[in-house]
Amino acid sequence: MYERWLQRKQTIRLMTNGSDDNKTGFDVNVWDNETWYSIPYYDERHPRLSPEEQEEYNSQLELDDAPSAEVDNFGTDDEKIECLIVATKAPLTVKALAPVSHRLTPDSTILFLQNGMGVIDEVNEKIFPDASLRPHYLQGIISHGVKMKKPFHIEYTGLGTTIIGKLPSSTTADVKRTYAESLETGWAPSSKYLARTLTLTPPLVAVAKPPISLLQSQLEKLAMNCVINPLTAILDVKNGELLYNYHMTRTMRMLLAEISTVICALPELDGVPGVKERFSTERLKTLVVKLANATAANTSSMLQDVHALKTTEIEYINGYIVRRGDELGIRCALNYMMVQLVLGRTHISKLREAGAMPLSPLEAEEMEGEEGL
Ligand SMILES: CC(C)(CO)C(=O)C(=O)O
Repeated sequence: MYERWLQRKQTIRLMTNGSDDNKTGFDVNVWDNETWYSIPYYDERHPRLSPEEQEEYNSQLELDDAPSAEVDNFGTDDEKIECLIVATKAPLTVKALAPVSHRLTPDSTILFLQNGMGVIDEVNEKIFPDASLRPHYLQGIISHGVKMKKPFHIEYTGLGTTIIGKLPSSTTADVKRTYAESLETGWAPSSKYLARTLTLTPPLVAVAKPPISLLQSQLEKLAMNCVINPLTAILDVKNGELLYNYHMTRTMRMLLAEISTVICALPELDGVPGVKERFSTERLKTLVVKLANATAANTSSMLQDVHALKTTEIEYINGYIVRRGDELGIRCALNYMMVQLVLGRTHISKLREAGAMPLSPLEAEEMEGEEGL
């Protein structure tokens, strides 16, 4: 990853309407050999270029040959982290957080910017089992359209919004009470600082919402992802191809009926006005059709993952509905089937990539473990 960062001249390129905006000047922390190294953009021991010279250098160089990626001649860094934004795919969250967990304190804030739900329970169980040592959690829901062209080269494809809110630090035991409590307790200074910085950054179009509003926005997004993502991944189609098709409409409605039943029965939404209407099958279907229309030309993130032979977020999308349904005694056979079909689809893609030969269980296990962050 650090090698790629050097290859890309320590520059993040954001393409909007066909023209690139190059951002430089980032100091980075690199995890190597179980150690964090702090690498400043301008290394005083080996002065490189002035900001102007660096710009010039960036614009002229071909992005292929990189300087050495040796990091162990830089200083190590175990400083505490005040604010951390996690933007990895949901299944990689625990792997991403494990090496920084010792640098996070109960005063730190982690903002999770990811698709799907249920990550926090896993982070609590595997990274912060002691509730008194947990950092504060924020969650963000982003509807801006972006596409990665190359590593560190992103295309901005559609204007959206960012919703940020506080998450209860525990969601398993008595969820209703934890949501009520998180509304009463104020924002920690690090959470306030992070939320303020993001909401004061105009291109993000970011707003902060109270926990119960954030939860409802998360569930709306989840319901839409539960339909568009697995169907596009299984059928290998663009989002818009799910529309104007009677058979797809029937499938969507049946899936959404199950999702609506689970969401309306969630204890954390008990007593919240308007839940039955907001999460009715009919309204969710309207939202799905609207989103599929607005993103008609997109390849969903799940289909992109299937094509790239990466682990999909299915366990945090339809898998979340199945788990919450189980807790409530609601059997979600259709969502369970979606989970299995997507897992099966990924497996088939991996087999094809491996040369269409059936793998032995040992080889298959090795392939599963190959995916990095
Ligand atoms: C909105 C949608 C379905 C856009 O493709 C998305 O969120 C995703 O692909 O994960």
